[in-house]
Amino acid sequence: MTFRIADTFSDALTKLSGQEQRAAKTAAFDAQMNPDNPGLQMHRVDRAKDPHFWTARVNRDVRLVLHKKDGATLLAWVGHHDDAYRWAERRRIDVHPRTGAAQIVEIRETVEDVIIQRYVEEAVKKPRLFADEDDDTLLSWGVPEDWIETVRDATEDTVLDIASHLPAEAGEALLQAATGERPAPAPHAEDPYEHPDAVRRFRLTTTEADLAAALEAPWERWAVWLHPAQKEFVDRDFNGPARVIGSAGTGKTVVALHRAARLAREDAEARILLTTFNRRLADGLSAKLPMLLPDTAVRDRVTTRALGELAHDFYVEAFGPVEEAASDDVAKALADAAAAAEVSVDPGFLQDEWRLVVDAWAVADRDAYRDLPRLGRLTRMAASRRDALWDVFSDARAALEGQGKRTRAQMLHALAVHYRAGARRPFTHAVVDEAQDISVPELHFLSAIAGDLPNGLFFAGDIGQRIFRAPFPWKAAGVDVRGRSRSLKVNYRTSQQIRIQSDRLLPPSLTEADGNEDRRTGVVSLFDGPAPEIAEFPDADAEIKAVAGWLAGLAHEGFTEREVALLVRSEDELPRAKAVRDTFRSLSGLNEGPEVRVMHDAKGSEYRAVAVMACDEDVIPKEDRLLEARDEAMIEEIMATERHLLYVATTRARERLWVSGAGRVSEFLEDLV
Ligand SMILES: Nc1ncnc2c1ncn2[C@@H]1O[C@H](COP(=O)(O)OP(=O)(O)OP(=O)(O)O)[C@@H](O)[C@H]1O
Repeated sequence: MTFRIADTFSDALTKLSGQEQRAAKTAAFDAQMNPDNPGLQMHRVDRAKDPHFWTARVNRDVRLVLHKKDGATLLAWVGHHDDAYRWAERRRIDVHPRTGAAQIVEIRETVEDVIIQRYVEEAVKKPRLFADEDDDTLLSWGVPEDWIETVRDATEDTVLDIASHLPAEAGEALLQAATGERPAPAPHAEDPYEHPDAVRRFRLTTTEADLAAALEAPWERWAVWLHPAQKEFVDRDFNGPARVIGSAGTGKTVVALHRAARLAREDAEARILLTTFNRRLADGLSAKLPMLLPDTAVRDRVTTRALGELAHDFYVEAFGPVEEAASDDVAKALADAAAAAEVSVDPGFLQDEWRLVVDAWAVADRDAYRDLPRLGRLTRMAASRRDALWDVFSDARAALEGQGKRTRAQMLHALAVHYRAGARRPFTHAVVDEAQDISVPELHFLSAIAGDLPNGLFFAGDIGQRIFRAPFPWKAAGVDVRGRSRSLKVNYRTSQQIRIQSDRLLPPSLTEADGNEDRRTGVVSLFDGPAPEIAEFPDADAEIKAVAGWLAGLAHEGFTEREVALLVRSEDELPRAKAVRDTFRSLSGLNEGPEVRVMHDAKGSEYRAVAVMACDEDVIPKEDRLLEARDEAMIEEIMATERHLLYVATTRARERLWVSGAGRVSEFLEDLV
């Protein structure tokens, strides 16, 4: 007998109490392993339009909904008695006539009373979005036949509602088309359950362990149910470095995790590095991995660590103990060298030139420095000036070496040379999350480890969220992802409203240093929510009171403190956020309050609700940074990263977003509205 579980079952399971969930899982195992057990009390759902729906008893009140046809059983839903019957009566399982995918289709007439009346009324006022699409096109998007007319009547106001009643591929295509993009026709498959859109919602569970894995943590939907575009990136073999991109919340981290897990499962000899640029983010990956790799023997094939720390340890292993040069050490060495050589130069410029060019690219000598394309630096410089500066850099480097100090970049480059010269490489694969913030030496290091191996390097990132490091052309660092870079377009995190307004912070298309274009349009979110609240206040006190009031309102609605975050641009604004927390406590009578964080630290997190506050004119973009800018190019770069930072902050919110400032507010707030 073939046994499958549907994503609708996982979703429904999360809605039950802990005790009911345990009982439902036991009954589900029974239905798979011992379907004739009379204790299940199988009943056909008499009033269902699809005659293959049955219910099975979990306890006095809860029922499983099963679909049994041609020797195959599908675990379709679970819930309280009447709800379970109603769910089954309103659905059928079909093979789509055009795409061949198995779909759970809501029976249109049963939804009609809920939404049809509303959209017929609306249609009078608003233009019909798909009035000109022929049946063939709508079918090619996976729209079930009996929904075609309804879809054709959809307007801007009803499309999300209608999409939510359709199979996922059809709903996503409609939302994409509503944003002006042309959805690609869904592929065709001979086997309804092998179709990529069926694989995303039905999972074959051959053994008890398969079913256990699918039921283990049903609320962690990402662990089991991948979008076909995500799955493609997990499963595909690449003959060179590959990359998944996509705006915030499109599941890039999920792809990185699944890909690392897949590589580990596939080859007992594989040594996989799953990495990112700081420890907090690496810990986040590490906490999630056991969900995909419960077997420790397999999981041990994956090392999850922050890149910098790892490189430090490898350096010590290969070359002996080392003292890492701090940025103050570097600044002093450069200043001393400049003074000794009597070169007059802005210390900030010198440090940036060292960090972004000389040290980053391990520039070896005067000629190399003179001839180097100005990678990652937009300022031009005359050859004679470069000659004079080179003396400063080489003296500073010698001074640091004399003190036995090495920069992180030097360590990474030394390791890259070491591996390229034939030393045993520590990994066979590297999967890198948040790759937009990778540095030049880190990329060199990864390229030397696995750049030439099959499936060796895989990156996940979003250049719209680059907040820590300067951009540079990856190709110059030996990593070319052209032709092997695709984007994800379904946002799983944020409501449609929050996503649309956050997207306004960035241009519709961003260009990378390599010249590759990242088109950010055509992304769809799967759920609706209230519009973000963007507010300006005459002074900080008024803002503090208003934010606290908003948070108290959320607490009243049932948002718990762990589901809410309060974000500010930098530590300078923390006292204002803390004042909000204090006011919130006195308003709500609660002891704790939302988590308070600076925006940079919010990367990698998400919350049901986020308040981004203290967005004043001199706070974001941060005035101190702009004052340090020495030329137009630096100003542009600072403005870009400050925008990215606000984008990172606003896209941490799933359902509710508040953005405010006091006095003269940030120019970015205008873009959000
Ligand atoms: N296939 C999926 N099914 C259900 N939920 C998913 C799926 N893919 C991703 N998610 C959820 O969407 C949210 C965002 O995913 P993830 O963090 O991987 O996105 P991201 O693109 O890396 O975001 P960011 O760019 O902001 O770091 C997470 O809560 C994740 O669990």
